[in-house]
Amino acid sequence: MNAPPATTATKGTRTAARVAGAVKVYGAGDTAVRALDGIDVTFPAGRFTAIMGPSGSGKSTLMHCAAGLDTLTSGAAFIGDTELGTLDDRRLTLLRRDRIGFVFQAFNLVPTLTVAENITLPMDLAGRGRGRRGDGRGEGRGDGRRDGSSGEWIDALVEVVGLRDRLHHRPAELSGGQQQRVAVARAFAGRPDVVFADEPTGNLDSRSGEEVLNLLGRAVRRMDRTVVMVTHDPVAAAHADEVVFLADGRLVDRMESPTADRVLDRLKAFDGTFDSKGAPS
Ligand SMILES: Nc1ncnc2c1ncn2[C@@H]1O[C@H](COP(=O)(O)OP(=O)(O)OP(=O)(O)O)[C@@H](O)[C@H]1O
Repeated sequence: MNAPPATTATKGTRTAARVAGAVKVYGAGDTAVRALDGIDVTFPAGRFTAIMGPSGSGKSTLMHCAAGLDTLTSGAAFIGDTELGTLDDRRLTLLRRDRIGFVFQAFNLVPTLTVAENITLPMDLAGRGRGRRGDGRGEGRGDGRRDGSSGEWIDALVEVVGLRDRLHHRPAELSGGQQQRVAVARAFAGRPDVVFADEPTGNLDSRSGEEVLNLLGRAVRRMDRTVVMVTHDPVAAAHADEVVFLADGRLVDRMESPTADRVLDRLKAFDGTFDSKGAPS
């Protein structure tokens, strides 16, 4: 079962995800925090978008609300044409499983499963792959392959992430960079409408981080995928097609074809000064 197209509009103008009038207030009364203060933003399909901004500007909150991991106080969040606020818990869970991929700073792999089994886990849970025994050892071929078009897709993914010779290893036998590459492959395995990545290079050295970012870029440009990435790092943001900048819960700027230097300059224009990671110095 393939995910439905992001929208019915033509390629190039399709919207993978968007929020409209997004407001998120944590707490109430004197201690209320307005983490999102009326944001309208569109994440186009087939594009790599980075979300940047000072600490506390609302980046993670925006990502979580756009991805249906958290709910907006007011406004609306859409994946394709589907408004998340109209879904009950069950449908929202299914939408997240079938139409969204996630990559987090902590790799979140299942330690008892092999690389191949981790990559196909979302599809197995969705009943799109072969069955899995309760002991965590897959009944499939265990080589990360699937039959038909999903087999070809997984095969292409394994090639792109360069893990062919590690498919039977467990996560503990891999470096951090390799583990994150598995997490990236898993996020794309079900051909979701959009992959949300929250500081995907936060736990990696710069060389492994670069590999993971190149991978995200290749998935977008060669495999027509959509990525939305939260990052503090101007070097990471420079891998995106476009950067959106938040400050105080508002969208304050967008930058096409970013470079690390231009992103850093833009960040410096916010209150305070920022070191090369965009964190307050
Ligand atoms: N669960 C929560 N309860 C209360 N306040 C929260 C909660 N989550 C976030 N906030 C507040 O909302 C604001 C935005 O937080 P958010 O984590 O989205 O920012 P961020 O830009 O991702 O920050 P960072 O770069 O430091 O991760 C901050 O003021 C934060 O303290």
